[in-house]
Amino acid sequence: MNRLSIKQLTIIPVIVVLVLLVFINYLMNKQLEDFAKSAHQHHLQTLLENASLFLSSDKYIPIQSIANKINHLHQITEQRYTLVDFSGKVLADSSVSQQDVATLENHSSRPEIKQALASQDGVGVAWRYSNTLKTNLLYSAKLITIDSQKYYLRIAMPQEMMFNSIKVYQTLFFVSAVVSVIIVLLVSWLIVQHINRRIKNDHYILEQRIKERTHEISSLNEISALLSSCNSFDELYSVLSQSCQNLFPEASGALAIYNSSREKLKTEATWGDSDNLHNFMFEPDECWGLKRGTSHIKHHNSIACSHNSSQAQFTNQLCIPLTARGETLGVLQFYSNQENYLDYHQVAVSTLSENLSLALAGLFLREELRNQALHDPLTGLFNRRYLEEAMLTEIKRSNRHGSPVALMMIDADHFKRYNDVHGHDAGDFVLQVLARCLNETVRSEDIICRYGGEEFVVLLPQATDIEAKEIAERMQQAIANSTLQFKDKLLPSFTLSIGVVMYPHDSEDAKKLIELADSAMYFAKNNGRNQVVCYADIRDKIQQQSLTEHIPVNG
Ligand SMILES: Nc1nc2c(ncn2[C@@H]2O[C@H](COP(=O)(O)OP(=O)(O)OP(=O)(O)O)[C@@H](O)[C@H]2O)c(=O)[nH]1
Repeated sequence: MNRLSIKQLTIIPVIVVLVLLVFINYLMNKQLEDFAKSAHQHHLQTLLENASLFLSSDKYIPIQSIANKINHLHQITEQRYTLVDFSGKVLADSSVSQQDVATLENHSSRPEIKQALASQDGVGVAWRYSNTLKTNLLYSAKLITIDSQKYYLRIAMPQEMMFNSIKVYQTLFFVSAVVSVIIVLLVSWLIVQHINRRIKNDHYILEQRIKERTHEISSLNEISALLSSCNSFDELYSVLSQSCQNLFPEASGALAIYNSSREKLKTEATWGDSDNLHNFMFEPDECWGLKRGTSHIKHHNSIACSHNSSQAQFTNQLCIPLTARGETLGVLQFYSNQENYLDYHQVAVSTLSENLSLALAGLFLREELRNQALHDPLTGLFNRRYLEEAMLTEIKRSNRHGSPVALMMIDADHFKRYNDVHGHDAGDFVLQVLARCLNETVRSEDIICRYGGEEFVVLLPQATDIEAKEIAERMQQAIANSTLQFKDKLLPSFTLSIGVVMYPHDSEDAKKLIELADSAMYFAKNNGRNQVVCYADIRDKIQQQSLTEHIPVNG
């Protein structure tokens, strides 16, 4: 069955119609014959009735007159009339001359005459061959009375007449049947053409969809691989923008990410006609997708997210929350004016959002691990490892711009004692306070690192030695002024010893700079602590005393 084509299938109704036509033709012919027979019999009987009335209207009728009347009837009705007396002798016949009537044999044995005599209504009918006319005739005889004498009046009609009328009906039926078959064939052909066109069209649409889906799937796989290979957020935003533009050319869009406080989201990437959203910030409550924790699509009259008010030119808007490992990272937004475009691409968009969430989560994790690897957990400042990287970067920048870099080595004085007296927790607390004081004293581009224990290093790009010394003294002042309230105890203040070196003036080597700053700081310790020492100011003294190594500290 599956192997039959649509064309072959359409032949089946044609065959059925033809078989039905043959069957109906057979039934029709049968019915027509029966109908024609009874119609002609009825017709003859009517003629017979009229003729009998016509003949019996006179009281006395000479035979010649009867013969004339019969001939008259024959001329009017074109049928053969015969008048037979009760004994069966033929008195007149419209198809035989009056002279030859006497030669006709006795008709009492004719079936129609016998029937007319035997039947209650005095009428007899017979279909038979006429020896006189040499043809098949339909006979109908009636017992009539003329002037108190009984006669048989007989009428005969050639069977051919009846068949001729049947043929007319048959021809009519045949022509109408042929026309019907042609109409059926024509309609079937038109229907087949229409179905074929529809199937071809559907097939084309299906093929296009398969092509689109295949392209979408391979593009999504590629995008997923690209996203997961991104090493930075900027790289990821750029890959996302370009990919979305290629994959969904009829849509614009944006990606918003939670800020560190998680109070707001910032639009980090845009594509299409949504450039105006770049850096746009909004609260999570402004997004139905984020509030409901599932995709929110806005069509013509449905509810729109208020953060999308600047995108009102788009009739369709879609917000998909980006969730990975149970945490919502942001929201992916698509805008389009093409009806059903976003619904049609919803599967691809949701696959993209899943891959994007994983890639983002990976970058966040990487950033967190990097932060952990480069930060000191107690103070939140950069650690010694980061300092090494930062020094190389700043030295390169300084070489490019021809500007100096100041480096400070800061050490809390008598911190062992502080710990011993107030406890290690109190020591931790004041180290955190010191970190905060350092942060508040320097510029945002300066780099503060916890070098180890109670030692801190601060890098001051583009600062002169004078500026560096001033900043160091401000640090001392800041810690001296700070209130050290730890739990229910007010801790005593402490002092700082600070050594300052200048790049490239004191040394062009990063490691050497640290050593020299350390020397200057130890010089400060040896000279009473709580002071700032610039290496350039004590270099000669240190060289004289051969104190380029650590100076032993008293106390
Ligand atoms: N509470 C606390 N103490 C620390 C931490 N790191 C280092 N220390 C302490 O800091 C003290 C440093 O002592 P020293 O190197 O002898 O120097 P100091 O007592 O500050 O003496 P001077 O440097 O000569 O003024 C040690 O007792 C360390 O245990 C820390 O993270 N928390």
